Amino acid sequence: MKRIGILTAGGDTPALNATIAGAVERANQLRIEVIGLIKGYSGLLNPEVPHVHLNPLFQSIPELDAARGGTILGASRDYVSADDRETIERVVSRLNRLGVEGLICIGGDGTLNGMQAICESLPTVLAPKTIDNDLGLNYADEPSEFSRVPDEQSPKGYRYTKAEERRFELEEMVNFATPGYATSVFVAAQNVQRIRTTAESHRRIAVIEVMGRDCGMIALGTAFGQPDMILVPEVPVDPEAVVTRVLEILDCQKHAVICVSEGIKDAQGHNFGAVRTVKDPAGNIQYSGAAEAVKQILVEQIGDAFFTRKRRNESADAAIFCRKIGHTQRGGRPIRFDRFQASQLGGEAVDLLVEGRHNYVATLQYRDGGFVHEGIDASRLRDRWGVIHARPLSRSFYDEARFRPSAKGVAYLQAIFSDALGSEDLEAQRPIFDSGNLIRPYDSVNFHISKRIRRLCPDAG
Ligand SMILES: Nc1ncnc2c1ncn2[C@@H]1O[C@H](COP(=O)(O)OP(=O)(O)O)[C@@H](O)[C@H]1O
Ligand SMILES: O=P(O)(O)OC[C@H]1O[C@](O)(COP(=O)(O)O)[C@@H](O)[C@@H]1O
Repeated sequence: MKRIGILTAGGDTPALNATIAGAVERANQLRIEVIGLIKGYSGLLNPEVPHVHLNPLFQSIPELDAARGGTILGASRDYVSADDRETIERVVSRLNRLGVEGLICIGGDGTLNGMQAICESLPTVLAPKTIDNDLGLNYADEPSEFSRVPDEQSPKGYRYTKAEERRFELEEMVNFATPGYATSVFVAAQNVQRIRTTAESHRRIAVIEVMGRDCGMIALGTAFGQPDMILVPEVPVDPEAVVTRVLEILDCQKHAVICVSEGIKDAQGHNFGAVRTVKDPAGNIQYSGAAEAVKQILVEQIGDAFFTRKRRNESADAAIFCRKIGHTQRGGRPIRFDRFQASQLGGEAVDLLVEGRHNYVATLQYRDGGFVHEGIDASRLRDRWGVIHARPLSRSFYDEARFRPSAKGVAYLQAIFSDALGSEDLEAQRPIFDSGNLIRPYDSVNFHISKRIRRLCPDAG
C-alpha cells in the first residue's frame, strides 16, 4: 500500500488531530503517503475533492499537532447514501484518481454507516471518535437484543426497541471508550465544580445540561465534579422522585447541583426537552431544553413559598438556574488519555489497512487492568437488519435510587480516568494570560492548511 486517504466526519472532538497524527506517524514509519480529505464526506461528494498531502517526504506537516483540538481537515455531516450507486461510483473513481488504496474514516456510528457504501469498492477502516462515547457495545451479543416494532409516528413505520441488558464484565465491552470522551468529561466535570460554589453561596439550585444525545456516558462522568444528582437518558426520569431528592438535599445543604443529559426521557419515552430534526438523512436530531424542563418541574412542584419562607431568593424561578455546557465540551486541547489513545488508534487503523482489512474498526479494549488496541470487523456492531445502534449507558453503571454512578459505574470511570490527565495538561493552561494574546489575533490553522489544499480537475458530471 503506497497511499491512503483519511477524513474526519460527524461532530468534532478535541482528539481528532491526535488520531490523524497517530495515523500519519505510523504511515511515515511504513513509508505510506497520507492524503487528508477536506470536510468529511462532503469533500468526497465535491468533484474537485479538496485534499492535503499530510506527509510530504514521509514527514508530518507542521500544522498537524496531536495536542490541538478540532481537526485540521474540517468535518461535516454530509450524507453518503448507499442506495445512490451513481454517486458512490463517482466517489470511488475520484479516490482512484487520487491514487488512494485505502481509506481511514475518523468518526462515530454515523460515519461507519456512511463508510459502508464505500467499503465494497475500497478497503476502509474506522478510527473511532465521539465525545458521546456511544460507539461500541457493552457486550458482544448486544446487537441481537434489538427488535423492530411498528410505529406510525416514525417516517419508516417502525422503531427499534432493546431487550433488558444482561450482566456483563467490563472486559467484555467492545470499544471501551472513544477518543474525545475523556476530554469532554474533564470539561463538563470542571464546569460542575465551578457552578457549584456560586450555587452554594447564593443558596440556589443549578441544573446543568451536558451533551451525549441518547447516551448518558458524559453525564455519568460528571460525577468527578461531584454533582448532587445525575439524570441520564437510559433511565426514565420520575419527576416526583427528583423533587423528593432535591428537597432532601436542600434540607441539608441549602443548595443543589443537578447534572442532566440532553436526551433525558419520561416513563413514556418522551424527551424532556425539545427535539429538532436537522436536515440530515442520517436521522440525527438536536436536543435542547432538558435542563429548562427539569427547572420547570422544580419551579412548579417546590413553589415560590418554599424559597421566600427561607429567605432564599424571591421566587422559585430566581432560585433555580440552568446552564448548558454546550460546545465547550467538544473544543480545545485534548487531555492525555485522549491524545494517547487517539494516536494509538490512528496508528492501528493504518496497520489494519496494511493487513488488508476491509470494513474494520480500530477499537480500544480493556484487558487485565490496562488498554489494548484491536481491529474488529464492523459487522460485529450491526444488528440483524444491518443497523448500528448507538451504545447506551449500561443501567448497571447507574444507581437509580441515588442518582449517581453505581459501584460498577465507578469502576468503569476509574479505569479511564485514574491516569487520564498529565502534568502537561495542567501546564498547558498557563499561556492563557500570555500578554501576547491581548495583541495578537488568533492564528487559524485553516489559513495555513488552505495554502496546502490541492484539487482534482473536476470529472464529468
Ligand atoms: N446511514 C448512513 N448512510 C450514509 N451516511 C451516513 C449514515 N449515517 C450517517 N451518515 C453520515 O456520516 C457522517 C457522520 O455521521 P454523524 O451521525 O453526524 O456522526 P457520528 O459519526 O459521530 O455518529 C455524516 O456525514 C452523516 O451524514
Ligand atoms: O454540533 P451540533 O450539530 O450542534 O451537534 C450536537 C451534537 O453533537 C454531539 O456533540 C456529538 O455527536 P456525534 O458524535 O454524533 O457527531 C452530541 O453530543 C450533540 O447532541
